[in-house]
Amino acid sequence: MTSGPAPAAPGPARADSGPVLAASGIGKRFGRRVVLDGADLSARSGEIVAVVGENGAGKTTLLRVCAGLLRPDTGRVVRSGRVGYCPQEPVLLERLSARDHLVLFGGAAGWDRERSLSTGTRLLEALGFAGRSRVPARRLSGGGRQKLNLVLSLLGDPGVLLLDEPYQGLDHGSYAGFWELAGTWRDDGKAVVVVTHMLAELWRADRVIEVAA
Ligand SMILES: Nc1ncnc2c1ncn2[C@@H]1O[C@H](COP(=O)(O)OP(=O)(O)OP(=O)(O)O)[C@@H](O)[C@H]1O
Repeated sequence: MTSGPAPAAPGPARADSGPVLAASGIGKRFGRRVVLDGADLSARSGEIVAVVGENGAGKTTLLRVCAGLLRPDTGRVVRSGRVGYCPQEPVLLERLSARDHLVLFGGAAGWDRERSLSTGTRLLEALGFAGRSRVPARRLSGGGRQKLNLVLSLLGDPGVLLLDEPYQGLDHGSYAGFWELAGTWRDDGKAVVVVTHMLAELWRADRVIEVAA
């Protein structure tokens, strides 16, 4: 794994503060396959960090380790504050509506029903998710499911966002909207980590970290 500066640095990264996420020397193997070997990833409040690398390089694995969902074989992860995690594949309860999900996930993050619904609905609308908030998740389009998946990671107002290709299935307008929103989250002081294959968008990141295969 290597890390280096992004082509441009558009954000107000709070360089004076320490990282709110610091994963260092992460090693992970599945059976005989070594997926990560001494990987590092850090993020500060007020910056967007893009994580890039070939298919199978271990980006999702590294994000899951950072989220605390997977125990690394070596290395350590230090996080401060709440972490929001948007998995690559939406994990939804198929019989529940988007509103039900907002209440359920918002409640798990410590928010009451009203705040979960108002904030979650505002975020869904900002992503162009309209008029489908009361239908079961199984009847949502792929893009609709992905928008809900992304919004669920934001409930509870996490200081660290770990987003694993969060725009899959989004139409062009929603995709552009996602990056605009990511900029506002960064400006609000969140540390936004985005796994992405969209190299044309790397100018939006403050730093780029490459996971080597
Ligand atoms: N639970 C698991 N058990 C066994 N192998 C796994 C497991 N999770 C991931 N792997 C393997 O680890 C390797 C890295 O997977 P990972 O999903 O982290 O890569 P990635 O860089 O995110 O890939 P992509 O760009 O395709 O999303 C792959 O070979 C994958 O098959």
